[in-house]
Amino acid sequence: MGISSAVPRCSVWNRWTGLRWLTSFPRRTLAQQRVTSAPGTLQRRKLSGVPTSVVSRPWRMRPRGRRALHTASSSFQEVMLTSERYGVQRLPFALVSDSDVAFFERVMPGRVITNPEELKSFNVDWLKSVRGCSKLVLKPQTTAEVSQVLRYCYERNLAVNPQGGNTGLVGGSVPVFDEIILSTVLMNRIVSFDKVSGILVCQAGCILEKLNEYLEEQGFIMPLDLGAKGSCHIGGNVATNAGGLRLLRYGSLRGTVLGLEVVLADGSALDCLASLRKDNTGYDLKQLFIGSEGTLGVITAVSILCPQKPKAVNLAFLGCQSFAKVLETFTTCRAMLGEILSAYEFMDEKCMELVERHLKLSSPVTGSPFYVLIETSGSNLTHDEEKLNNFLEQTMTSGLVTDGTVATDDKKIKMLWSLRERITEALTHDGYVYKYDISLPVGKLYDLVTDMRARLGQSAKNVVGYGHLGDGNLHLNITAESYSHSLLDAIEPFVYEWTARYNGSISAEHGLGFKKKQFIKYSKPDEAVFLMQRFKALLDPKGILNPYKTLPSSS
Ligand SMILES: O=C(O)CC[C@@H](O)C(=O)O
Ligand SMILES: [Zn+2]
Repeated sequence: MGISSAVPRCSVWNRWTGLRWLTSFPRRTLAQQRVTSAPGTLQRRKLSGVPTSVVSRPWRMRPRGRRALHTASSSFQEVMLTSERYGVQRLPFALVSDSDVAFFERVMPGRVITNPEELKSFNVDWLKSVRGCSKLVLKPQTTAEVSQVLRYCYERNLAVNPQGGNTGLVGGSVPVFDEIILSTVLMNRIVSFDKVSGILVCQAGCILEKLNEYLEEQGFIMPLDLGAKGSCHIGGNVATNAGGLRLLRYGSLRGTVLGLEVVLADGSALDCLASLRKDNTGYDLKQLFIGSEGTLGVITAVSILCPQKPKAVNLAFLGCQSFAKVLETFTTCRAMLGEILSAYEFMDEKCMELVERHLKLSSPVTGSPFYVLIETSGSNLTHDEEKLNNFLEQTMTSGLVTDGTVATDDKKIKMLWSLRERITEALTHDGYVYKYDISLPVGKLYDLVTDMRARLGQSAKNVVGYGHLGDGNLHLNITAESYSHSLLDAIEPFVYEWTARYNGSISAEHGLGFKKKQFIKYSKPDEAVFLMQRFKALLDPKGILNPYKTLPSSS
């Protein structure tokens, strides 16, 4: 069926508040539910016909309650210790003694965890790919308590692993050995919100989604959004400089974070919690801690600039026949949607297969090699719809887009977003996942996936590509039945050399953590790494903060 014959002119579009089918595409999953018509004609259907399986909850971490621990405890144990899998040598930190535990009990009575069952989930990452063996979790509530803990640890030479929601994907949030886990889970107080400036000040352990809900009640939103929003902490987001789904619109945390409060390795608190849009007094120290993955200090509070909640949001989920068309659609999209564009995401058909197979989600748009998700956020529904309609008409008549659907109400928007947001979760059901988070010139983005697929052949189960195309950020994920050194050797350093050849970044938004730190040289010159090591030595001379992470070990 040629799309040109199926393209509805803009004038024939009905303004529905829900989903609007753009083309005729009676396919597998929705075939029976659709109003059928001759191929090539516009079809419309009511929202109630949207497959309910798409409505499942978005990607969430399992709450860290006793029940969750009980049911999942065996799988925590199955994860091989990081030190064994990767052959890491423990650095000469002190061992936690009974008198250390007694000290922490005095500082925060009842918030010191030593029970081995309870410790399990804190020691394993969300992906169940790395595992430490910490014997102690501390749950401070205040900055003063964090200071007391670090001052003590610094004097005793005890290593510390700061931990937020433990949703990181590079092994940065769990210990490698027996580092003390300093959890921000109880530091979840909103300090202030100024409705005039849109500036929010809160403690580091506030959950991103909770912050967003709080702000929405006041007509604002958080400037970042990511699949792990139900569990991740804002302090962890800042410490890893998380990017997420709307960076294209609201920019990176390097711009929206206005101030930070940080406790340094020796326990001293650095109050840079300014709530000012402009402040050119000296070096911008907070930038040093943003993206430093807890290796330079522990972020205890954040001041962040929040945008107004958009009055009109539209989401288009479209099918494209090639990656070249995905790119051209993006160029057209930027030109035609301009200031209302808030996300441009892409995923390949393999991703779609996996969310359908493992999560039982059904997409209303199927049968294309690539899918794009375009979100607009603006203040005038009529204006935004007109722009979007013009854009859709243009991309469909020119054959850039062959299938698609548009949602305008909240529930349907969430349904469509879940197809993209839950890819990470679907991948974990497919086997062991090798994850790569790459920035590249956007024209080269998918070539890496194609090359990797050809290189690995049958030795990988699936090689998929998706990500934040608008930011030039590819998530290349490779699955296999189980972890294997030989598959890893086939992937690395090939993937990093490939990226370096095109002056890309080997970590676009997830950080280096434990898994990528040895590869920093593919994205940064020796002089830069050396300067980073000097900063580390200056701020944390004993190296107690999140050791074995971010910077390469010398051996
Ligand atoms: O799992 C991944 O590789 C990416 C996770 C996250 O950054 C996303 O964009 O969904
Ligand atoms: Zn991402």
